[in-house]
Amino acid sequence: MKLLAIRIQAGHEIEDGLAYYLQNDLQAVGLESRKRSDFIAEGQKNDSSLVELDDIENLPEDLELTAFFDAKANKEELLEKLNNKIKEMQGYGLDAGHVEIDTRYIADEDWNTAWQKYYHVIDFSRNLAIVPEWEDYQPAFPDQKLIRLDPGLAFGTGGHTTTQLVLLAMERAMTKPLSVMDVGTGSGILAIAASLMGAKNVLATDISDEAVTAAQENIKLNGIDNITVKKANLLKDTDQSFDLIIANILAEILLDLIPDLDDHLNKNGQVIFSGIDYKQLPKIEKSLNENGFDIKMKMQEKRWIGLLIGRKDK
Ligand SMILES: C[S@@+](CC[C@H](N)C(=O)[O-])C[C@H]1O[C@@H](n2cnc3c(N)ncnc32)[C@H](O)[C@@H]1O
Repeated sequence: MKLLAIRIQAGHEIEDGLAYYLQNDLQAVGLESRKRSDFIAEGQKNDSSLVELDDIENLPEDLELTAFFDAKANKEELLEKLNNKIKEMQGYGLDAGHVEIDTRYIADEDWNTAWQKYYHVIDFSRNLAIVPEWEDYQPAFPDQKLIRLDPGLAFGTGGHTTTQLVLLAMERAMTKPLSVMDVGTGSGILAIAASLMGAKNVLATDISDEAVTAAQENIKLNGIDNITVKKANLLKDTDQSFDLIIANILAEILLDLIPDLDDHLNKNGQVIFSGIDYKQLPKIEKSLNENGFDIKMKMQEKRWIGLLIGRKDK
């Protein structure tokens, strides 16, 4: 199989949003990112290594993001959507820098193994590690829980900041066995984490067929039997209620979810949101407030916000 590689050179401020869009909306099968600042940081770590930036081959001006697609994908349509997305992000006030996009077709000989080099064990916390299916890993503590993952085409390798903010909040929220709903499960990573953290049962949903299949396969890989996976749109296709609802989706989509939260939360129920760009936080705060919720804990890493939410105290 051949692959279509689309290379975008731009300003680093649009990296997170663009990477998310390429993977999540345009269904890129892989992404490669190189940033000038990474090389500078590397050079500063060890002054004696005397990294000369000019010696590094093809060092990007700022950000260079390459997305890989099936060669049968419609190139013109992808480029149009990509350009529109960049304009939209500029509209939010992000500095996209000088944007250049080029494309090429490449052979896929080593793709299966080549892209694996970007996924390694994430030794996330004392209690949790995320381990690619093909890697061997010996935990430092025998009771550290391992999430085995084949990320496939769905979002959720564990490497993205937004996923990690949810995992942090889950460690805080899941102090007893809870019923959990994972909205927008992607690879199933958070549903699997919930089960390993002692959830009573988990409903994992996603609007995308690829995600539903990937989640089912990853759940099987982990030998877990208390997770149900369903194709569904937010909370609209379920009449159950839960002790904990988690959702790592962009802010615009979370805004649609908030009015349905109360009907699907048990007494003392909690909610974890991630995927919120810090510039979108005021809108989310306002909507939560209008719907009877308070933010109990707020986390930020880079531009991403994660929230632990509960009903307002009476
Ligand atoms: C950022 S990914 C999160 C994946 C995973 N939960 C994680 O945290 O790594 C967002 C997921 O939400 C799904 N999604 C988007 N809109 C949705 C909707 N209206 N209802 C359900 N899922 C949706 C996408 O298909 C995607 O898999």
